Amino acid sequence: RKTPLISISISILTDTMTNGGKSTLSKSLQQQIPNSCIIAQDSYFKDDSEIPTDSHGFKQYDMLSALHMDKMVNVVNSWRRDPETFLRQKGLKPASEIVSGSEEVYVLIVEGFLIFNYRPLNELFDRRFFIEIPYDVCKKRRSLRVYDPPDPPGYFDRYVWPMYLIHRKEMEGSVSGIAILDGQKTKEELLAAVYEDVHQYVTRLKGNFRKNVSHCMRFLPQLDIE
Ligand SMILES: Nc1ncnc2c1ncn2[C@@H]1O[C@H](COP(=O)(O)OP(=O)(O)OP(=O)(O)O)[C@@H](O)[C@H]1O
Ligand SMILES: NC(=O)c1ccc[n+]([C@@H]2O[C@H](CO)[C@@H](O)[C@H]2O)c1
Repeated sequence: RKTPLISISISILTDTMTNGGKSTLSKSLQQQIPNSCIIAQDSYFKDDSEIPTDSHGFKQYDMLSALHMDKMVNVVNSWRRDPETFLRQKGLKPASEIVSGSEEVYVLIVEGFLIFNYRPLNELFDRRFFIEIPYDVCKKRRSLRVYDPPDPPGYFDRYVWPMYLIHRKEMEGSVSGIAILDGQKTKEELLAAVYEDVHQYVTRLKGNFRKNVSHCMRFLPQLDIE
C-alpha cells in the first residue's frame, strides 16, 4: 500500500447525560467523515447478573463499575496503534472504501455517558464535547426509551438523575477543555458545530505537519549524508 505522507489520527469524545443525543450525533458524524468509526460505551456494560442492587432495589447501572472500562480502553488503543487495520478488521469498511493517498486522516468517535470520569480513557483524546439538556427534557426523552432491563418506576428521579449530578460535579472538578453543547439545538445544528470544530482541528494539524516537513528540508543540506 502507499505510505501516506501525512497520517493523522484524531479522536473525539462525545459524552452526555443520558439521552442527550450522543448516539444520534456520533452516527451522523461518522457518515460525514471518511475513515471514521465509533466506539460506544453502552456496548461495554457488564452482564445484568454482575450489576449490584442498592437498598431501594435499583440496579446500579450508572457507574463506572457497571462497565468493562479496561476492555474499552484496549479497543481504543488498538485503533490508535493502527487505525487502517482496525477499520478493516472490524469490517467497518471494506478495503476498497478506505480513502488512501498522500494524506490520510483517521477519526475515532468515542461516545458514552461516563467517559470524562474515567481518566485512562479521557486522556487519550484530542477533542472533547459534552451535550447537556435540562432535567425535564432528559426525563421525557428517557421515558420514551426501553432499556434492557427496563427502568423500574422511580428509577430516573431516584437513581439516574442523582448519579448524573454526582458525575457532572466530578467531571467539572477534574477535566478541562470540554466544549459544552446545548442538546436542545437541532440534530443538524449539533452536527454542524462538531463537524466544523473537527474540520478546523484537522486543517491545523496538517498545516503544522507541513511546516515541520519544510523546516526539516531547509536543514537537510547541512546534514552529513553519505
Ligand atoms: N438534537 C436533538 N433534538 C431533539 N431530540 C433529539 C436530538 N438528538 C437526539 N434526540 C432524540 O433523543 C433521544 C435520545 O437520543 P440518543 O439515543 O442519541 O441519546 P444518547 O445520549 O445516546 O442516549 P443514551 O442514554 O441511551 O446513551 C432519541 O429519541 C433521539 O431521537
Ligand atoms: N445497555 C445496558 O445494558 C443498559 C441496561 C440498563 C440501563 N442502561 C442505561 O443506559 C444509560 C447509558 O446509555 C444509563 O443511564 C443506564 O441506566 C443501559
